Amino acid sequence: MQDVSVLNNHLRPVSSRPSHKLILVRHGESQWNDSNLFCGWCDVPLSHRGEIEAENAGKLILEKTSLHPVSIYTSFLDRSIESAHIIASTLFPDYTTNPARYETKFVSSWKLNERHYGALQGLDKSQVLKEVGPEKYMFWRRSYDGVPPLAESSGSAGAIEARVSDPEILKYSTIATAKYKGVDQDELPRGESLEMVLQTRVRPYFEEVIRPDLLGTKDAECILVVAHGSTIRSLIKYLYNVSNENIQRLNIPTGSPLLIDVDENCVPVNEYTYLDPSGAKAGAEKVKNQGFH
Ligand SMILES: O=C(O)[C@H](O)COP(=O)(O)O
Repeated sequence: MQDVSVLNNHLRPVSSRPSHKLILVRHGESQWNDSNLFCGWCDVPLSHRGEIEAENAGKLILEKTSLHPVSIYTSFLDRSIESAHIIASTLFPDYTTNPARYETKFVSSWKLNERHYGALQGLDKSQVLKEVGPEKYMFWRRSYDGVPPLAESSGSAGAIEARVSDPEILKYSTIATAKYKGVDQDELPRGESLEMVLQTRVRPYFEEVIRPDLLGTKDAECILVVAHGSTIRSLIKYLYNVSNENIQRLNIPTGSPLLIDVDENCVPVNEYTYLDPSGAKAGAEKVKNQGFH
């Protein structure tokens, strides 16, 4: 399977001890994934294909695992929240008629947001590749410590107006600001490397919030995290101790659930598995090649 080769060999033999199940799903394709723009914290909705991907993700979880999510974690970004609601409506037959019944399952945090792509947000990936060349482009996109050029101000999209004039693009850069009102503004980034995402927010959030929830799950239950490419790469790096070198080769497909089994110490008991391995492989390849054609 495509991504397994990037994992270090830190896995423990499968044992008969109880395990806890974590399902990670990157949101369905967003409108800017479709139009090839750097998105980051810009609050872009799903494309039509993204809605279908989210629905399929729900069906896969239902049909291939029958696991019942006790909590559904999302970021603050609409594409993650929208995907989670579509997945929930597939998993729970009465979800659309009685959403209040499921309200307490949803937990959202900006700490699960996509990597802040700094001054690249709103720019065309092919154009950036053409301007800076493949080495720098991939350093910004995939290296562990590559920080993109910073945006001029902190907050959601960060002064995108200085670089982009298309109103269709601008509308997603400004609407997000209100969501971060309750967050200490000094904590909000102007651009992040994967390392910053993992060490300053995803790891602490996982350890403090998700891990205790996950270790409290029983048989037939799971924790579902519907988030972003960088959030999921961070979590995989952390849980599987993937090297800085190998994490560069990991691409996360949109709308493709992956299952991780952990023991009572939150150590994975085997390799993670995509519920649709061939679809995930094709999706990861598509993500990898973004900007190149
Ligand atoms: O923020 C974005 O543009 C994408 O969701 C992730 O982009 P990447 O695959 O180029 O890191």
